[in-house]
Amino acid sequence: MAAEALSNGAGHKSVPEAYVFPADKRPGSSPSCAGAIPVVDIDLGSDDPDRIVKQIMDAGREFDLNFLLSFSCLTALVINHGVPEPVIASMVASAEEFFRLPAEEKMALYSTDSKKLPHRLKLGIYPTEQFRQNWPDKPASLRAALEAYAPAVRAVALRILRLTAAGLGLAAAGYFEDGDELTAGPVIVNANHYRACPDPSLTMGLAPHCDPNVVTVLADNGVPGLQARRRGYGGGGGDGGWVDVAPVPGALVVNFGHQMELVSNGAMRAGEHRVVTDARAARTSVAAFFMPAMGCAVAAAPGTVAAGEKPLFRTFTYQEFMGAYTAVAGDRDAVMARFQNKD
Ligand SMILES: O=C(O)CCC(=O)C(=O)O
Ligand SMILES: [Fe+2]
Repeated sequence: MAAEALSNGAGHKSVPEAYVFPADKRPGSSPSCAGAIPVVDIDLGSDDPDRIVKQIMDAGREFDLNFLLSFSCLTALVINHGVPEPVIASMVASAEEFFRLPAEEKMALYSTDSKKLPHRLKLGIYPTEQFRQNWPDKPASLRAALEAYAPAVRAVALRILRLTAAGLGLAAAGYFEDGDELTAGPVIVNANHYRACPDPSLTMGLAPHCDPNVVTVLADNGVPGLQARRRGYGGGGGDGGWVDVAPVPGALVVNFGHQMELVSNGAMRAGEHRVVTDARAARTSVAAFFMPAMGCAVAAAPGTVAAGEKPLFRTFTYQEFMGAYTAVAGDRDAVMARFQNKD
C-alpha cells in the first residue's frame, strides 16, 4: 500500500501527505452503488431452521453474467443473534475508551518501535484462559467487556457456520462444528479506530480486502464507513460497485473470509470490503476473526465438487495461505490466483 490508512495521528485540518492515496486507489476511483446489505435474522427460537439457512444462502446471491453462474458472496447484517445489546455496547465502548487513552499509555502496549500511534488493538479472546493474562489493564472496563463478549460472539459465529454448513450440504460431515480443525484456531479480535478525516475522498480507512479466515463477526460504534463490494448482478448491488454497510443498532456484521470460499469450492465467496473515513466522526469497530488452526489442511469439501471435476483450488495449509496473503497485502485476486488449480 503506497499510503497509510488514515487511522492515527493527531487531528488535522487537511489530510497529511502520508495518508493521501494515489488517485486510482481513492474511494471515488471505483463505482459506488446504492444497493442494500442483506439483513439475516438468525433467531432459531422463532423460525424454521431451513428458512434461516435459505436466508443465509440467498442473502449474498449474485450472478456472474460472463460465466452464467450464480454464487453467494456474503457480507450481511445479522439480527436476533442472541448477544445482549449491553454486551456489544460495552465491548465497543471499551475499545473507544482504549483509543482515547493518552498516547504514552497506548504506546506502552505495543512492542514495535514505531513512533506512530497505534490504530488497531489486536487481542486473542479464545481460548480465553490462554489469552486473558495478556489483556491490557486499561481502560478499566476492557477485561470485563472481553470476558462477556468472547463467548457470546463465538456462539454467534458457530451458529452462523452451522447454518451455512447446512446450506452447503456439509452439516452431516461436521464442517465448521465446534472442534472442527477449520475453526479450531485462536479467535482474534481487532479493535480498529478510524479518525474523522477532513477530506474522505483522498484516503481510505482500510484498503479493499477479504478477510483471510473463515468468518469474521464485527460490531461498531454506529459511525458509517464499512463498504462491501458487489461484483455481479443481484445481491442488492445492481451491476456491481461498493455498497455502504449502514450500521444498524444491535446488529452484527458478518463477513465470510477466504477459507469459506476455498472450502465451499467457490459456492460461498469471501466478502470483499473496505472502510472509508467520515468527515465528522471517528469510527471504532471490533472485528472477531474465526480461523483454522495453522497446520490445518484446507481443501474443497468433497460434496462441493461436481463428479468428474477438479476442485477450483488446490489443498494447502492455513499457514501457507497466511504467508501468501501477507505477501500480497491481502489483494483478493492475487491471493486466490496462488491457490487456483491449474488445468
Ligand atoms: O472497521 C471495519 O468495519 C472493518 C474492519 C476490517 O475489515 C478488518 O479488521 O478486517
Ligand atoms: Fe476485514
